[in-house]
Amino acid sequence: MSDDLSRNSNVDYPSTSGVNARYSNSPETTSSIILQDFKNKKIQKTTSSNLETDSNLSKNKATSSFKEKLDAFDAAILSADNFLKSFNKYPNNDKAMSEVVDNVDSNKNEKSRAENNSSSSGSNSSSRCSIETDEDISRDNFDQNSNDFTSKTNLMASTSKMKTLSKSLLHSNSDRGHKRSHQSDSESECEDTAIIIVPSVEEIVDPSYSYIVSDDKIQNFITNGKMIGDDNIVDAYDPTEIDEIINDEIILGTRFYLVKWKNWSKGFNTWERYGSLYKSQKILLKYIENKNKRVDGYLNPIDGTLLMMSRKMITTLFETFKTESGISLPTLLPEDISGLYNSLDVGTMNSQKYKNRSLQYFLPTIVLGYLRQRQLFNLKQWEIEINVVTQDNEIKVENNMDLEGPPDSFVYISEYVPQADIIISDDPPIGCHCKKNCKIPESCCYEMTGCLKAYDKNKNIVVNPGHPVYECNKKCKCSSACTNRVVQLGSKVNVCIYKTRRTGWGVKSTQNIQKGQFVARYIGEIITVEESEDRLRDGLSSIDYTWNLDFNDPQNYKYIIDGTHFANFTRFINHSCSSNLNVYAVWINCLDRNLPQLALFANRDIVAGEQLTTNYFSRIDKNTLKKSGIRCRCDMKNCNGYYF
Ligand SMILES: C[S@@+](CC[C@H](N)C(=O)[O-])C[C@H]1O[C@@H](n2cnc3c(N)ncnc32)[C@H](O)[C@@H]1O
Repeated sequence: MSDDLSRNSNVDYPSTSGVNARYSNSPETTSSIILQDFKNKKIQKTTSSNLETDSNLSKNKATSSFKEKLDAFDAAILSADNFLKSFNKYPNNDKAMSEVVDNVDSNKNEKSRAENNSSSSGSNSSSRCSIETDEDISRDNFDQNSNDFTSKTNLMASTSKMKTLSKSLLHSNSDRGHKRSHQSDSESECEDTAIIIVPSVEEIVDPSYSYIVSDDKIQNFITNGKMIGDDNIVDAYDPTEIDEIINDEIILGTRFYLVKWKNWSKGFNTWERYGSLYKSQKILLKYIENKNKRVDGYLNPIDGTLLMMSRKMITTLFETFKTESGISLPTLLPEDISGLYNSLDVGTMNSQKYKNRSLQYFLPTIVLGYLRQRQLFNLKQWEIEINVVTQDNEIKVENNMDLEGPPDSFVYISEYVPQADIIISDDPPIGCHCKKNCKIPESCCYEMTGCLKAYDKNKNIVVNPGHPVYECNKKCKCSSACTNRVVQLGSKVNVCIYKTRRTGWGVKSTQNIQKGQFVARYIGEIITVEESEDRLRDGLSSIDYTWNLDFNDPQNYKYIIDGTHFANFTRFINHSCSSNLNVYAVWINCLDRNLPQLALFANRDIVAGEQLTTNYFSRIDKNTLKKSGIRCRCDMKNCNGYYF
């Protein structure tokens, strides 16, 4: 027998990379849950705030026309507090923090000066964005697309890099004695641009979003602020950074392109304006040429929701809010923003700038927060679903890398799904007669098949990869405690399907695993080689998820495990040139030589948190791999350099 257990890598078809995953929750389901989520959201009152003292707070409450929205106001203060706390998590932010406090003081001083002078505090007309002179959306364009505008909740904001923005925002008030021109303010404000389209109010039926649309100050900011179109603002991206352009949309007269970036996962696709892509003419041309040929639009994995933020902005937001344990966005509601905005309603120049900049900051953050919330919800849903199917071990789902939802473009299964005409027997012709847990080797299954005993007394595998494993089966007289029953008892290893930094979804262990311990079976559809070739040719399966059942005969094997449409978590196990799992062929109740189980065992001790990996190409020549030109990203010292 050979040790040929291999990925289906000898078929000469192009590989489709990654998962074409879109999560399938209907808008209704999602919206009602989000609605519930928002309703359930408990906003606790905070006793201290870095932005406002209690006395100032109550003064504002008393003078504000927002009296009836005290809750929203409190929430705004809490949110600001949360934001400052999360901002503080970042190294080197001490200075910024002290500036925040400075700013608060200066803001308070200005407020009281304004109040003392009985100046035009609370003037609503002053809510117009200070950068409105840079407006570049013509009214015509706006009107032309007004349907777009009303049918969707369009939030548009312009912002600088968050840290820079926060600092410059704070500087504007704390730079007392330094002259700052309006021009330079505008420049820093308009460095990045975002258009954020969340699903329509009708779809979401969410009071908080209706609030955004109905709040005249936010509306005013949205419609009159510096929004889109100034192509000089963002430097054009280097074309070598771009993988491909996959979609386009016109919003308020400006065309946006959805870009898949090289070395960034699909969950990080961003919408970019033509101005940022003008150096990438060839790529744009290719996109336009292929556009009409596409059968099915390659949608943004973020559930078709258009998140129109430049890469600059989205990376900045992620950087700003990334913590060790994930993306920790401040808990903000649109009411919070409005409350905050109104609480700062003092007509002085500086506070006006502060107000506008806080909007520029909070609007993208809130929508990102919304998307994140929805993403987390969907990941959780999927986690629950797959744990219902898998009863043996606990599987977690985690994405702290980007905004992609669950990779549920396949059905989660716990058993092989054979093609219609393939029969996987469940009636072994023979079993052992061992009385007590197979202690008499001669008559036991493995001896009868001429093989070594595969497992030790702890049920850890002890034979080398390539050695066939025959477990005791249903005809055997021994109990389930028999040390020759392992794979059939199911996986006992708890794992997490998670988004890796560079290789898409992966699997990590959430517990320590002993060397030799059984981890899981690779399962999927069992199809014939011919069917597999047809599917690959017609683009109906992805070679990424197929394994050959070629243990018995590497040249003339009959069956393929296709994990494209039906699979378990092992579908997400990535390749490593120095892998920690080995693959074995194991026979249990079906003794057809062409139909073993593929079982993954730890080839060394693995500690909780480590990524689980297999070597897809253990028997493929290094030079053959090089020809593929696809870089391996396993990051191992002994990496072959190429993948496939
Ligand atoms: C079986 S899938 C593994 C799950 C996959 N990461 C996903 O997101 O669905 C194999 C695919 O993962 C990616 N991959 C896995 N290991 C890799 C590696 N070492 N280097 C580069 N890409 C890898 C490749 O895109 C490959 O086609």
